[in-house]
Amino acid sequence: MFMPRLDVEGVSMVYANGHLALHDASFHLDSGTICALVGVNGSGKSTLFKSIMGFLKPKAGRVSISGMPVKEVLKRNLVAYVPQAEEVDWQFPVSVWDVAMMGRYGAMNFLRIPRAADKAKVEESLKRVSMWDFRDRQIGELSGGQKKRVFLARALAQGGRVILLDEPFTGVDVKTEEEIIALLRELRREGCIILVSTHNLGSVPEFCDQVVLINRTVLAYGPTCDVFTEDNLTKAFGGVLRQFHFEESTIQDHDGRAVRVLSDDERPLVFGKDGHLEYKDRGQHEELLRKRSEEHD
Ligand SMILES: Nc1ncnc2c1ncn2[C@@H]1O[C@H](COP(=O)(O)OP(=O)(O)OP(=O)(O)O)[C@@H](O)[C@H]1O
Repeated sequence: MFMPRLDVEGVSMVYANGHLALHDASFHLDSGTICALVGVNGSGKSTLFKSIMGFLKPKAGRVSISGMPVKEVLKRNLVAYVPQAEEVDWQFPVSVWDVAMMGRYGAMNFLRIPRAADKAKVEESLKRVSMWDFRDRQIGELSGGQKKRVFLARALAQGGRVILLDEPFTGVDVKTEEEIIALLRELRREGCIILVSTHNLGSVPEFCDQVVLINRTVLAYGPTCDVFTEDNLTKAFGGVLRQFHFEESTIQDHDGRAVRVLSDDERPLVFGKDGHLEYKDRGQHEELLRKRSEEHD
C-alpha cells in the first residue's frame, strides 16, 4: 500500500486578477494523519486545496507527495477530493452508483466502460459509507448527509491516498458526522493523509491529530494540542471568535476550575484555567490532562 507524505513548501498563489491568496505557505504531513485546515473565510483554504490537486500552479514554491510533483500524483489518482455541497450541480441526472463510479474514471480507458474490478470497488465503497441501498437513487434526491457520503464513496472508489474534504460536516447531523469521523479514522489506520477544511472548531480536537492554521500563509501547524492555543486562534481569527470567561462564581456545580470558552457559534472550544485545551474526547487524553495537572500543582 502506498504510504504518502505531503510536502507544501513555500507555496505562493496569485490569481489572474493579481490577488495574492497565499504567500510562502509551508507544512508537512506524514501518512496516517487526520489534519484540520482551519482559517477564516477567504484565508486561502480552497486555494490550498486547488494547489494540492494541481488545478492552480503556484507562483512560487512546490507541492509534492512522497517526492512526486503534483502532475505525477494526478496521473496516479492518488489525490481525492470531497467537495462542498455548493460546488455540485444536484440537478445533474446521475445516480449514486454513477457518482461513485466517477472515482474509477482515472483508471479506465477513454471509452469509460467499467470492468468487473471497477464495479467491485464501487460496490465496496458504497457499502463502506452505508449508501449501497441507495445506489439507483438520483443524487439530487438525497439528504445533505447522504450526498456527503456518496462523494466520500467516490474518493474511496478512486483509491485516493491523500483525501481532501471541504467542509464535510456542514448541514450534517450528529449521527452522520460520527459515521464520517469513524470512516476517516479507518482511513487513517490504512495510512491515508486526510486534510479537512472546517469551521467547526469544537470538533477538531475530537478527531484531528494535526492542525494547519492559515490566514493567507501558514500561521502554525503541528499536533492539535500544540496548535490550538488561545494565542494562535486569536492570531488566526482576530475578533471573529467570541470569548466567554467563566469564573467559579458563574459555574454551578463546578469542579473548582475556571474555564474560558472560545466559540465560532457552532461548537465551543473550552480552555482550562492553565490555558490548555480541554478535550471532549477525554478517553484519549486522560494521560495528557493528568500530566498537565501535575505540572500545574
Ligand atoms: N478565482 C479567483 N480569482 C481571484 N481571487 C480569488 C479567486 N478565488 C478566490 N479568490 C480570493 O482568494 C482569497 C482566498 O480564497 P479561498 O477561496 O481560498 O478562501 P477560503 O479560505 O477557502 O474561504 P471560505 O472559508 O470562505 O471557503 C479570497 O480573498 C478570495 O476572494
